[in-house]
Amino acid sequence: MASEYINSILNKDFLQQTFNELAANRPRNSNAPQFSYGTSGFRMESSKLDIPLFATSLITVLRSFYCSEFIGIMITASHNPPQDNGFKTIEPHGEMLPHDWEPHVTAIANAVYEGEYLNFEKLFLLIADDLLKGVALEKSDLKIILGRDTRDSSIKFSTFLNNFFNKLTFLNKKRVNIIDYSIVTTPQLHFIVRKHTLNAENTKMDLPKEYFDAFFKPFITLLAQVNIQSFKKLVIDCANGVGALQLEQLLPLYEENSPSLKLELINTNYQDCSRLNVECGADFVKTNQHLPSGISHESTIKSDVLFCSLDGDADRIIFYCLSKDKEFCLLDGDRMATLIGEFFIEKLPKELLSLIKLGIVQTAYANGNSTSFITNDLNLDVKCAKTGVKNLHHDAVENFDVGIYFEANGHGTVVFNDKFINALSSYNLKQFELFISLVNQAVGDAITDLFIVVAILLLLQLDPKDWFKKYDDLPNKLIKCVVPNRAAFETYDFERKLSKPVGLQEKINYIVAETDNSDGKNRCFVRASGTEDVVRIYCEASTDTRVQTILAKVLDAIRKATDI
Ligand SMILES: CC(=O)N[C@H]1[C@@H](OP(=O)(O)O)O[C@H](CO)[C@@H](O)[C@@H]1O
Ligand SMILES: [Mg+2]
Repeated sequence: MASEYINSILNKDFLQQTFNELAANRPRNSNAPQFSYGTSGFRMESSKLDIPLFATSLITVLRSFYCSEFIGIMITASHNPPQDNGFKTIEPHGEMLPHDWEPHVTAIANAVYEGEYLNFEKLFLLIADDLLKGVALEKSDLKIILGRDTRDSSIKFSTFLNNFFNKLTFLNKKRVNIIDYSIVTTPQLHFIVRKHTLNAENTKMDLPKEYFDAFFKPFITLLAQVNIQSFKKLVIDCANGVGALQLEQLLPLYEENSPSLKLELINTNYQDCSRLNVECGADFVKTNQHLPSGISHESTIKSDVLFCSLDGDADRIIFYCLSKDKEFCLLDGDRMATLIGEFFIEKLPKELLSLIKLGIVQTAYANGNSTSFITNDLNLDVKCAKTGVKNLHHDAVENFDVGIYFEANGHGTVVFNDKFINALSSYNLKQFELFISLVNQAVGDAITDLFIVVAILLLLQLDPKDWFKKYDDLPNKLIKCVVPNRAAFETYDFERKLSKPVGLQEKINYIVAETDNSDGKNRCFVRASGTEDVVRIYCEASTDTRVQTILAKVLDAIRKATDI
């Protein structure tokens, strides 16, 4: 039995002492936190995260034994406000925790919250038996890689993890290997965990160098092959987060190669965590649909500047430019997906395209006009996945040989299978091969997505303003509403419809239909956020007025349905 082995190596005194401290300090008021390890791991206000961290550590131990490889833990709350934080684990090849392990992390966290040590221990050992059945545990070592974002609370969580893994078992020092990469972007941690696994490397690597060689070098080579006309400067809003620290380290190496494209960093104050994601960053720009703070007047008056914003952990990116009339033009995840799709269609031989399945995965938040553009103009297959890159990634791999996936908010990448790579190799398309080496297939990565988009614009000689003109977004708005219990909101049809609260979906249908809908473009849906204690309401229609009308009525219907 797996539990017997786990039981025999556990330092029970330490485990129980840690448990007791957590249970004694657990938040106990009427607003007891609901712990749930979702598609983005645990995420909430940092003062409530001690128990989720403990649960994450324990599942990481089981996962490390199960895989007999390095498992990563990233401490970050991405685009959330500075006072939040969160954790997610990373698989040996860079993926996220498998879906069927998620309920176990949730169960562990909730058992700690209950406060009975013996019940918790019993549950943990039962879970170990269930998950580690048939695994040769005696041979496995505990191998863990840590990374964190720039939040103040990330430091104490990281200290806890280092201490916890060192003391949790009676395994000797040789068999417990913890490598702490300190402050890194989320995609960098995915990248380096995968690299450790592929290279069977047990000692700390030079992450900036590895990352530079993997992605910056091909980008620099590609830049040298193209004639840069449509834009001369890229302004990168770093959201005052980890992207700033990493890019500040990497840009001098980039500049050594005298590239013809100038990269300018703004919102780089990652030392002051209170400024993280505030008035800047990908989420701010996408939600408010206007420029972040920190952009110089000079950049706004020139016509050859392209802008982009990273989020707090640099796994997503949003582009934007200004039209001739200085109007803000948002180039979001939907536009990146369509741009990449168009690039593949344009650059690959028809014969090759006929052999492979090329398609795009979006979520319900994708603008309806982007979906029509993919189907009607690009003639590509499009699939809808549930929110969370993990779901999109899965659907892209399952359905396509080349799967392009992006959430509207700029989170995504491209995945290729061997069938495509083999087919491509018989065509001698050197520049295209160089292009695809820019892709971080493990996970959406703001820095590599930046390279991909810039490379495509340059290779297609496409002005960002013309990229914007490919289709018009339907006017849309995404708002949030605090409800007493967001778990009461259950969805189906890829989150586009509510099954609970009972009767609310019928009301939404009625509101959508009664508001002028002559062109059939009205669309509105409600779902519980997996990362914030709110429900989200998305609406799009042909006019702003219709959007506002529908939203106001749906908000009212939610309030009535939940008795707020
Ligand atoms: C509408 C929206 O933007 N939702 C975001 C947000 O998820 P929610 O479950 O909606 O809170 O955070 C996720 C993690 O960063 C991201 O994947 C997702 O796209
Ligand atoms: Mg993020």
